[in-house]
Amino acid sequence: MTQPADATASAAATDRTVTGASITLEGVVKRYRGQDKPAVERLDLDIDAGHIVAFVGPSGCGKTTTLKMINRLIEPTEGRIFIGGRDVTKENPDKLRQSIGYVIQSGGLFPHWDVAKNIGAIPRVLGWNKERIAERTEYLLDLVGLDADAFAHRLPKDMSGGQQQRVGVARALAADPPVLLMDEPFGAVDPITRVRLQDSLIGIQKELGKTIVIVTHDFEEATKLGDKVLILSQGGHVEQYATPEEILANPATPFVEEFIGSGATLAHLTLSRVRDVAHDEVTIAYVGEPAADALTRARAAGHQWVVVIDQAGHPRAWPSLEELASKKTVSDYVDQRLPVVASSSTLNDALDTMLAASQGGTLVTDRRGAVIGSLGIKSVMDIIQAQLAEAREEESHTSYIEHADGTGPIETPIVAAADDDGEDGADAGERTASGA
Ligand SMILES: Nc1ncnc2c1ncn2[C@@H]1O[C@H](COP(=O)(O)OP(=O)(O)OP(=O)(O)O)[C@@H](O)[C@H]1O
Repeated sequence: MTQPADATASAAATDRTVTGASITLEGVVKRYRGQDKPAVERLDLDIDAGHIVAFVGPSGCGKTTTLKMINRLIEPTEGRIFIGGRDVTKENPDKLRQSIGYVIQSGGLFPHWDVAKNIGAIPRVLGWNKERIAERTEYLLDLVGLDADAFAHRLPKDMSGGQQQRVGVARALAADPPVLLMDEPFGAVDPITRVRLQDSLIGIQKELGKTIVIVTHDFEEATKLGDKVLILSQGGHVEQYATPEEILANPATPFVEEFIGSGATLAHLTLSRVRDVAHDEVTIAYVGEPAADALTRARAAGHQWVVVIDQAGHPRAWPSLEELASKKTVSDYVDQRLPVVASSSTLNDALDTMLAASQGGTLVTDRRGAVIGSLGIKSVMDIIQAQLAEAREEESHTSYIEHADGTGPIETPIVAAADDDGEDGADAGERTASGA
């Protein structure tokens, strides 16, 4: 049921519109004043146009310094940076920053400006007229999944962290920059909101084809978002720069092996997406329609629940037929704990979402948030179990080869014998099994 990882990756790379620009770092060095060692020693890096690259590595390895050198919020001490083939180290830094979107943790919105004014900040500097800015604002709010009527005139303090972050992304995209730089953008939101924001970013990326560079502490987030992941160690040293699949299959250095850690087997799950699993059909009910009509459709389809959607196709609630039958018309109730994942979500995300909502299933949406089906916990567990069994088989095969080569551990496992006389054979057998 799952596709091979590389087939997914190449499909993702070919069906994209590309409006982004390539980024090249050539011999880039950053020495901060008063520091003995450079924060970035000498970095060469090529990022393809229209790709997402995630920077990961331990604290202080130079991720943020590298990111901020791209828009020259930090000036490189040496080296050159090219965007779309243009050497930007020679350009006016203010002009450069107007052409590069920049998103930080919590959105970084101006607190006394409403959403529309925040989004229009750079277009105003660029001299766009009011109509053009208003049109762009409406388009961007829709793109990031916020209703313009409800949000355009809200202040940041009257929105959730996730909503502020969506506005932060809209603001960064306002002047249609080819490059978007994001520094720990989802670090300050709860895990479920984080999944939704990640999925929303993947959707935006697919639609617009920008080049996105994202700094994160979270390897799982890096493998989910990145077409390629850059793993750095102290001094901005490149340990590995490759696709998530390559990194997980062939860690380039002992540092990478340790960094991805024992979670590597599970990290494979972050590469399996909800879209790779066949999902179940659902009966749709429309707010305001007679409940009897929706009941008839659900019964004809053999479904026990219906999904209530709004005009944009976004899910609002997932009531049972009994609940639905207790109303005359389909109500506009919004279930705040509704389990929803995007088709770009990982199976890990799907499981987390189901657990957080205490539900045995989740709704699945397309990249614009419209419902396309549901996914049950059993389908997810079956795939996870099959993958774990496969991974274990590979591991035991590898350790057998290591053993036969004489390169692996050679001691005979020692099983302690029961030393008191109260143990019966069965108990001793259980201990042996768990100890081995
Ligand atoms: N303004 C500065 N002055 C002096 N040293 C700095 C400055 N900013 C960063 N550094 C140092 O440069 C190194 C790299 O810092 P940087 O913030 O790029 O790392 P990072 O990988 O983004 O870390 P974190 O994950 O903790 O945010 C660190 O040793 C840091 O202490």
